[in-house]
Amino acid sequence: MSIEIENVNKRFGDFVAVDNVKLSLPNGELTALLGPSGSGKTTLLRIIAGLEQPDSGRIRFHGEDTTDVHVSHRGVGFVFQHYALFKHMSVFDNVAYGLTVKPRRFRPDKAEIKRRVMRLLELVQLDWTAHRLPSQLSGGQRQRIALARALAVEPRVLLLDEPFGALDAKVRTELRRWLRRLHDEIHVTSVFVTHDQEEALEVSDRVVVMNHGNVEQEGSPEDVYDHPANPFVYKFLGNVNLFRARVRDGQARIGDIALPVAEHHPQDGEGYAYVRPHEIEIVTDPSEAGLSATVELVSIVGPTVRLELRVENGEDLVHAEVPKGRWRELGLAQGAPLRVRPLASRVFLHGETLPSAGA
Ligand SMILES: Nc1ncnc2c1ncn2[C@@H]1O[C@H](COP(=O)(O)OP(=O)(O)OP(=O)(O)O)[C@@H](O)[C@H]1O
Repeated sequence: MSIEIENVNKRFGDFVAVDNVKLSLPNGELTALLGPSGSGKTTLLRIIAGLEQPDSGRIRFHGEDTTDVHVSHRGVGFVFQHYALFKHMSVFDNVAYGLTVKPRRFRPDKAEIKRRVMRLLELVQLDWTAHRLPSQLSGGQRQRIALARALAVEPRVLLLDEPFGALDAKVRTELRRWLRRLHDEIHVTSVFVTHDQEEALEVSDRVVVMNHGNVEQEGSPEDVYDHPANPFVYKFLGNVNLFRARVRDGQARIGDIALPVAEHHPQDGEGYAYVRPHEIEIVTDPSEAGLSATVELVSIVGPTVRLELRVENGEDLVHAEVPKGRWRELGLAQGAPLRVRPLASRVFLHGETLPSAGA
């Protein structure tokens, strides 16, 4: 079931929560709506669900206009951050609930309900909890039951709103891998809201980055990470260093260093080069091209060494990340002089919002 979102607008009083959003979400894909708090992700999800009416615009499921179709007839399944399972019902009864409340003529018989529920519990790998109460499960297990419950009615579209938001970091990481595998098995068109860029990049087929009710960029996780369309997306998708840069004759420079950028800059001007911490090269030979700097702080995080470097005449600290092996090779200590060289970068000229040619 594909989902088409056509020029959807939603205001709350004077506040524009969703601003003329157009999106086409392909059949069977898992799409992440990613953005900071208040960017309109949940409102858009609720509009897709039919829990909220847009002020204007249309929602289509596989070409069929569902804008005015009531939530109960849209065939959507939900999982929310705090999905209250029925406390006094067993896990089995919770998952069976959506089937048992169907009108008699659509309701499967008892044996069929049992078969379906047990199959779903196996799918979420919790068949052994069927007779437990939700209070006897961990938070992560409860969310998997919530997902089984949402899938029980065979929704055309599955909508998840920060489904792992309330769980601790380790369980969260496990569950998102698990969700990815589950989705690979069932292929139901799914949309999930998150403000966690790592979660969106790891789990989804497609990422939609939102800000102030607008779509800033959409594309595959690799695409949005490697080719951010604008400074907002760049900053939102991970740590980034900004260097003052100058573009002349298609070439960008930071001070005297020519930047090894793949793209050709069509316009001359001043702006900023955006360089991720792992794209900073550190060299010790003072005769090599680079910006002079000193090591201000070293923190070792597992196999990676994170550095804060003070660049001569620089306004801000430069953050760099190098593998531990490389750091040992360099043999530098806190306060040591070195040279810093951006390995890759993307230059946005002042006032530029659209990607330059070649990006
Ligand atoms: N029913 C409502 N009445 C008034 N304002 C609302 C209502 N629902 C949402 N808003 C406002 O619309 C904006 C977008 O909210 P929304 O929940 O869609 O954002 P979000 O990106 O999902 O944020 P979060 O990650 O914090 O949930 C927020 O500023 C919010 O305060």
